[in-house]
Amino acid sequence: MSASEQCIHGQVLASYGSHALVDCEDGENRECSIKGKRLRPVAGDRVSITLADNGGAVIAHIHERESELARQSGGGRHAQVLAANLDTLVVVIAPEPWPEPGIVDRYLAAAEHLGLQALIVLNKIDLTADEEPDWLSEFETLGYGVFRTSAERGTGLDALRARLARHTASLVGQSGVGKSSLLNRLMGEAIARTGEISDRSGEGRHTTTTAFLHRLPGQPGGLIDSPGVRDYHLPPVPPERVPFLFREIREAGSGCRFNNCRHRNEPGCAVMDAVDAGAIAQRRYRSFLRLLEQMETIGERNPGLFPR
Ligand SMILES: Nc1nc2c(ncn2[C@@H]2O[C@H](COP(=O)(O)OP(=O)(O)OP(=O)(O)O)[C@@H](O)[C@H]2O)c(=O)[nH]1
Ligand SMILES: [Zn+2]
Repeated sequence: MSASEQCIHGQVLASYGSHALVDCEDGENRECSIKGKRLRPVAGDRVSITLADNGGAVIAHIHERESELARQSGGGRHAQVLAANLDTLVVVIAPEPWPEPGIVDRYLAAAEHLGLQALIVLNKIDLTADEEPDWLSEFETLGYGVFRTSAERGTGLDALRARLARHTASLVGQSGVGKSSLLNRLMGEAIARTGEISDRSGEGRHTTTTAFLHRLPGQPGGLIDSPGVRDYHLPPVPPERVPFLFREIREAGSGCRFNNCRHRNEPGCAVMDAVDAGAIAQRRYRSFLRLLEQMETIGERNPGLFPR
């Protein structure tokens, strides 16, 4: 750093590969370039920036992440980080058609893996008079909060807004479930301002290729809007960790005879007993087995990926 350079801190609102929009501690949002080729900032990253006399701003350092939301890439071998330093995962679903609940299991498993709080939002409740599927109440029984909303009609938003206050939460879910609509409603007028800022950088807010951290006025934290996906798969997780990513399996598993029980065919397995007794839902158990097998396959195909 030369004498004329100054260092300040900030948080990345959005990253566009070669540059990023950063909310700086002096209250300004700056478009920054990125030093070197190795730094890959994502929305939510806390960064150090050097400011040059000519007004140029460069991200020089990414601070250690408290959490990172990632998805599988590279045929399962790699993790693509979507956002950093979030504390809450909001899994948005909608009826018509109801999703395959396995995607919700996988998002919730990711949240458990990361130590994030997790909740489910059922949006578009104005669309259906159908009874809710059983799996939704099963999630509630497990302790995951379910919020029922209509972004279109403005229903259920106060409760959700109160739940998310002062948190840094990422809204995730399939394309078209209403994540952006919810975000607009939750943010109220603030969103227009965020939009202007990102448009100035030449990247519209609706560039759905990158996650964007939206600040809630007068609050720490914010809401991270990430591009919709067709499906979600967890980045590589060591298979022996998978039983800990399903709450009820983690709990029941403490009663298994072997402490490295994978709850598949081991003798004295308390998880299989609980499934037989109806205390653990068959559907969730099958979902657990699928995730376990997926991670075992990734491990077999990539020797050394999960060090012993
Ligand atoms: N009926 C009804 N329609 C809604 C509701 N919320 C959103 N929509 C509509 O659903 C469509 C998709 O909404 P978006 O907010 O763009 O969905 P998204 O999840 O952000 O989609 P991606 O950006 O593709 O991930 C739009 O036509 C919205 O108007 C709702 O509560 N009820
Ligand atoms: Zn077991």
